[in-house]
Amino acid sequence: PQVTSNPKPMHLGMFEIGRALGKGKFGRVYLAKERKTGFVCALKVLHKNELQTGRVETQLRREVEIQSNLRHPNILRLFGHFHDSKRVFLIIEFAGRGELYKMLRKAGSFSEPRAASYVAQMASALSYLHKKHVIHRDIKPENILVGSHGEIKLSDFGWSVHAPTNRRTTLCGTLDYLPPEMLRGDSHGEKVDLWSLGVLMYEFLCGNAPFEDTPIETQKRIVKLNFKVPDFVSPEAKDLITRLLRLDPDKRLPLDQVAQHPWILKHCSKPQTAREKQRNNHQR
Ligand SMILES: CC(C)n1nc(-c2ccc(NC(=O)/C=C/C(=O)c3ccc(F)c(C(F)(F)F)c3)cc2)c2c(N)ncnc21
Repeated sequence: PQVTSNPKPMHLGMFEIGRALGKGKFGRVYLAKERKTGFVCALKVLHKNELQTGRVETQLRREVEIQSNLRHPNILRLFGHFHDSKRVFLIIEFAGRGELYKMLRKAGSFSEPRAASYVAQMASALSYLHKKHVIHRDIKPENILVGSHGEIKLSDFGWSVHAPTNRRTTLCGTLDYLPPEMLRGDSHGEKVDLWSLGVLMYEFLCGNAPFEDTPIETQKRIVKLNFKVPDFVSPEAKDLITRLLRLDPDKRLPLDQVAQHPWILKHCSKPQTAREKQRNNHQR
């Protein structure tokens, strides 16, 4: 039988560190290349004294465990981690075109075809995660990166948990994406990601989130479903947004129906093969 060499422990020396990509949550991120294979990745450096080390170690092991069996083109991979005396290193898939939220801020808002393509990719990634009973719980532009072919990569699983749960995260960061059930601290399931997908779609098309306001006002507006879709948004897009932003989680449009929604099909019809074109033209 083939003797498999036991995988060598990972350590910093096995990587050539490139330019700094920026500051992610908790630490700096660098472009890195594995010396032996030339494999390019992102290396995130976390300083142990900034992390409550005990818990993080188990959390990281669990994350790598969850993510090592997640394989999807729109989900960013966490390949592994290792540490030295002072630091923890995460080996992460490199997203060649960086942060979606920076593109959104620069563009102001996205065209309907571009937004539809992103919503379709998100629906595909979320459908994959939910089938594995993983809920992301933190869908927002800041957690989406863009690959070198323009495809989006859902990231930052540091906060995903197995469904169902009512573990409250520290509500640091924006409240804009929180569904009413999480604001109320009720137990919640995978449908929280459907709400956030609706908020994300709204922000793609309008440039701001639907309930954007002061923190207190935002919470009031979310639980009262107090938002308005501007008139420049097409009726089909508005229809999809309103089918996702429903107070009752069970009334939110399921992901397989998101992928089949007229607005998505209109903008994301698969490029037809020549034969399909020929067949369709004959049928016309
Ligand atoms: C700066 C720029 C914008 N940038 N940033 C990235 C980048 C992408 C993803 C991550 N992912 C994580 O951090 C994941 C962390 C965890 O799952 C986690 C789990 C449990 C824990 F306890 C913890 C712990 F932090 F608490 F330890 C973490 C990090 C950086 C990036 C990239 N991949 N490609 C190109 N540019 C890129």
